[in-house]
Amino acid sequence: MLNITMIGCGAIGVAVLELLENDAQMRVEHVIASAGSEALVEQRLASFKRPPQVLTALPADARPDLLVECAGHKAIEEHVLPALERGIACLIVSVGALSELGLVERLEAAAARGNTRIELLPGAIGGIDALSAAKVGGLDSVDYTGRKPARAWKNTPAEQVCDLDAIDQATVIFEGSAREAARLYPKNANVAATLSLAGLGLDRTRVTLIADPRSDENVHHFEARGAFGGFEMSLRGKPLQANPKTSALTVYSVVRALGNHAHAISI
Ligand SMILES: NC(=O)C1=CN([C@@H]2O[C@H](COP(=O)(O)OP(=O)(O)OC[C@H]3O[C@@H](n4cnc5c(N)ncnc54)[C@H](O)[C@@H]3O)[C@@H](O)[C@H]2O)C=CC1
Ligand SMILES: O=C([O-])CC(=O)C(=O)O
Repeated sequence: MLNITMIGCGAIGVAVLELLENDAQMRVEHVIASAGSEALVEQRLASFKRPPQVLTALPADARPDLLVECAGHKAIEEHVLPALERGIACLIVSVGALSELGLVERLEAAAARGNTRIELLPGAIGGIDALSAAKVGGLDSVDYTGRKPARAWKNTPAEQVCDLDAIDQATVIFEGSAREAARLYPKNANVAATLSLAGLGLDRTRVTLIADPRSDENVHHFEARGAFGGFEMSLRGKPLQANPKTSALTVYSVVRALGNHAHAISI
C-alpha cells in the first residue's frame, strides 16, 4: 500500500482523490491545506468514504512514501523543499514554478541531501517522453502554442492586451520565450516550462499564447525538430469545471504517476 500525502486540495486535488478512492493499493493519509482553509477543505472531503486528515504542515514524524504537490508555486518553497531534505520523494504538478531562477538547483540540492528524488509530472501535455529522448540526440527547435478560451486568461496580463469579454476571434496575447511566458503567466505556464525542461530550456523554447473566445478547450500544440527528425503534437484538453485554467488531463496525469509507483507494472 502506497502511503501518499497531497499538498493542495483544489480543482486537481479533489478530482485526484475521487479517482483514488477505490484503489486498494494507494491511500492518501494527509492533505496539506493553506493556513485558514482547513475547514473549507474538510467540507470538500466530507463525502469521501475515508477522508484524509487535513493539516497545514507535514507532521515531524510522518513518513509518507510520496508527497504529491497539487497546490501552486508557494507550496514548493513551503512544503516540497523541506520534505526532500527529510528524504521524502516528491511529485510536482506546478512545474511552471521551476522557471524561478535557482529553484531547480535548490530542489536538486535538497533531494541530494535527503537522498531522494523529484518527479516532474507531464500534467496537461503529452509527448514528454519523446521530447526528452530527442534531446539526447540534440534538438534544434521547440515551438509551443497554447490556446485557451478567453475566460481562462482573466486576471492575467492578457487583460492589458485585449478586452477578453469583447474579442470575437482568436487573439495572440503573448509571443516570446518560455522564460518570459512563465514570468507573465505563471498560472498558465506549466506546459511551457515542462516542454522547456524536457527540451531546449526556457530561453530557446518559443511560446505563443492565444485567447480564443470560440473555443471551450485548452489546446496545447508543439513542434520539435532535431537530430532525431521531427514531431508535432496537438492536445485538445477539456478544462475542469472547478478551474477553467486547468485541463482534466492534469488530474489523470497525477493518478497515472501515482499508479506507476503503486502497481507492479508502470506505463
Ligand atoms: N503541469 C501542468 O500541466 C499543470 C499544472 N497546474 C498547476 O497545478 C496547481 C493546482 O491547480 P488547481 O488544482 O487547478 O488549482 P486550484 O486553485 O483549484 O487549487 C489549488 C489549491 O492549493 C491550495 N494551496 C495553494 N498554496 C498552498 C500552499 N502553500 N500549501 C497548501 N495548499 C496550498 C489552494 O488553497 C487551493 O485549494 C497550480 O499551481 C497550477 O498552476 C495546473 C494545470 C496543469
Ligand atoms: O492546460 C492546462 O491545464 C494548464 C496550462 O495550460 C498550463 O499551465 O500551461
